[in-house]
Amino acid sequence: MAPGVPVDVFSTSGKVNRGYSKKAYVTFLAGNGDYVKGVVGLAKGLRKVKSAYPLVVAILPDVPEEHREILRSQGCIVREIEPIYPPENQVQFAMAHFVINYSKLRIWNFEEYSKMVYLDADIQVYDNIDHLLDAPDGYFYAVMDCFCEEIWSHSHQYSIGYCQQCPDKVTWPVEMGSPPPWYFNAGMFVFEPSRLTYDSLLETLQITPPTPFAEQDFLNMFFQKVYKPIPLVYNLVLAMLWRHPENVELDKVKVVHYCAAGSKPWRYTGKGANMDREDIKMLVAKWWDIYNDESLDVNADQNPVPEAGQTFSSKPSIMASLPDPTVSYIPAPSAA
Ligand SMILES: O=c1ccn([C@@H]2O[C@H](COP(=O)(O)OP(=O)(O)O[C@H]3O[C@H](CO)[C@H](O)[C@H](O)[C@H]3O)[C@@H](O)[C@H]2O)c(=O)[nH]1
Ligand SMILES: O[C@H]1[C@H](O)[C@@H](O)[C@H](O)[C@@H](O)[C@H]1O
Ligand SMILES: [Mn+2]
Repeated sequence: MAPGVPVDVFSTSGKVNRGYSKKAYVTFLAGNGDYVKGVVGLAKGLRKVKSAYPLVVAILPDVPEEHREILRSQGCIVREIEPIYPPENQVQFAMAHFVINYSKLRIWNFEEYSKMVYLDADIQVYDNIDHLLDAPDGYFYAVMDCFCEEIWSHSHQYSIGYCQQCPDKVTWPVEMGSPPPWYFNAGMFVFEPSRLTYDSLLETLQITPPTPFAEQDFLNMFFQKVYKPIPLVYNLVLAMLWRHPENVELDKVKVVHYCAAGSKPWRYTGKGANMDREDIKMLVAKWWDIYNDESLDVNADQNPVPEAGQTFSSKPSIMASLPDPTVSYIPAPSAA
């Protein structure tokens, strides 16, 4: 964990108990480019799986008014946030646009929600995942990443061929000490907004030099002690299909993350490594089916927009509904 992060920031005790519990999905949008299509697709996908919770879109000031209007007309709750910049450093981000993702930290300030599921705009939801919002408090839930793609070439893991998705294939060299802690992909995670955590995130960021995976690296460090891996069906990073096919049961996957180079459905041309695979073509076509489905547009009769939140949900615990994890869970943090 980062130096100086008080354990207390992870407890829920710092929250005002208002006697009810609002929950929601949240995504992030920056700029005037085509990622707005991803958000529209996501809003429609959540409607298709009959999610009971609304989609909040945290937008940077540079999102044009026409795009905000499109999102509102799709039933999204549009919330402008101020950008967050990391301290200055000579880092080379794995992708130049990753630097804007530090602004995502603002979503911890959405304190009117007790729990949220964050989803990147290049994610689509193919099955209802509302039960994630009933997961026990006090943890940060996300899916473990894969280190096998070229974008990881700066890392030690990549250079020795080690991946946490198959830790027995190339084992971590003994002389290097214990293997690195489980590392999640930050395109999807379950978290609890909290002013205390928010303040601590921002303070810690100021003393943390930026690294290639920007806020993803930062969140991994900050939440290391309370991170609980969840099954990859909740965030299928596409490279898993060719790097670790033995770990993937595609027909069980609930959430697809179009993060592999060349795979964003709204930019897909079929060119580039692995992009001509049948499974990729099928997943891109599935995304377009939802995006083009007019019956999923907001329509007062057929598709009411869910109200934010549910009161004292009585759904079964996520722990009961999840398959056995392939990794051991980290024990609960001390309440101290
Ligand atoms: O012009 C842009 C670029 C990005 N985004 C937003 O930023 C998110 C992250 O960008 P990508 O999805 O293109 O990036 P990756 O999936 O490759 O990135 C992964 O690593 C990033 C490191 O910064 C973040 O952690 C991100 O959430 C995680 O999925 C997008 O989904 C979208 O929500 C925009 O709104 N406009
Ligand atoms: O953590 C990284 C990151 O999220 C990249 O953007 C994505 O393309 C990779 O597949 C993933 O391993
Ligand atoms: Mn993404």
